[in-house]
Amino acid sequence: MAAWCQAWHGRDRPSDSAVRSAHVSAAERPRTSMTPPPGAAIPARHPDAPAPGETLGAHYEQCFGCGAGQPYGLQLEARAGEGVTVSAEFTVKEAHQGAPGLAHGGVLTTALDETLGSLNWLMHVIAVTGRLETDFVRPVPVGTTLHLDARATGREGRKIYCSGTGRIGGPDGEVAVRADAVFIEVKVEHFINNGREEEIKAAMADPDQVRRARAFEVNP
Ligand SMILES: CCCCC/C=C\C/C=C\C/C=C\C/C=C\CCCC(=O)SCCNC(=O)CCNC(=O)[C@H](O)C(C)(C)COP(=O)(O)OP(=O)(O)OC[C@H]1O[C@@H](n2cnc3c(N)ncnc32)[C@H](O)[C@@H]1OP(=O)(O)O
Repeated sequence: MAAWCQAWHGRDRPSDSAVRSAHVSAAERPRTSMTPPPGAAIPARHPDAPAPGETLGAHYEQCFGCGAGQPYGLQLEARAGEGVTVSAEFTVKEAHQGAPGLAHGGVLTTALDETLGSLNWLMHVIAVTGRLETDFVRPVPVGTTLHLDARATGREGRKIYCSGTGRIGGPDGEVAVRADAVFIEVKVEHFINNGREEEIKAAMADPDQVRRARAFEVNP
């Protein structure tokens, strides 16, 4: 095993077949409802979460959604709101077109995914998107600023339920896109075991990245 991998928790990377078989069985499972089940916990803000109005910062510099290192990325800067809510703005660029002069739906979904994912930050939970369902309500022209809002709606086991909207014309403008999602809590090993070796090595050599990931490992 490579020293960089041992340095974390000394765990082996899974074989390709182990990763493949996990995905096959998950694919056979019925889809999870987007509505929190009765008895789901109300999501609670972590005591060390950024105060309302503070920006959250990128979780990874090369993230397509929030990283400054991606010139064609969305470079979203989410801000903490009250409770487990966040807001962000994203201005659609030429590089984000699907039809002439209009934002690509996948890019709009990415903006929602990123905004919803940043809610986990406020709970000090590391989680990945399990399911994301987007409604495209209005076309969004290039140059438009999308005003994004997201809130966590429930937690059950490792599942985090959340919903968000993207509005145009201002923070209280018309809804152009909306989404519901279920995120699944994971350990840092999810990234270490599955990510490409060169990027994982670089992330683990970055003290800020390691500090950020470690801070979330202890979740009272
Ligand atoms: C120093 C190095 C550090 C590097 C790390 C750097 C940064 C880390 C910090 C933060 C980064 C985190 C995220 C990024 C944030 C925002 C970006 C946007 C978010 C994304 O873009 S992220 C990418 C897309 N995302 C994926 O790449 C997921 C691929 N997927 C899997 O990796 C597995 O599939 C997994 C892990 C999801 C589950 O696998 P698993 O084996 O762990 O869990 P299992 O199957 O046992 O399910 C347990 C319970 O979740 C329910 N459940 C499972 N799957 C579900 C689904 N799809 N829909 C609804 N519910 C689901 C089950 O129904 C069960 O529920 P119940 O307990 O009630 O039965």
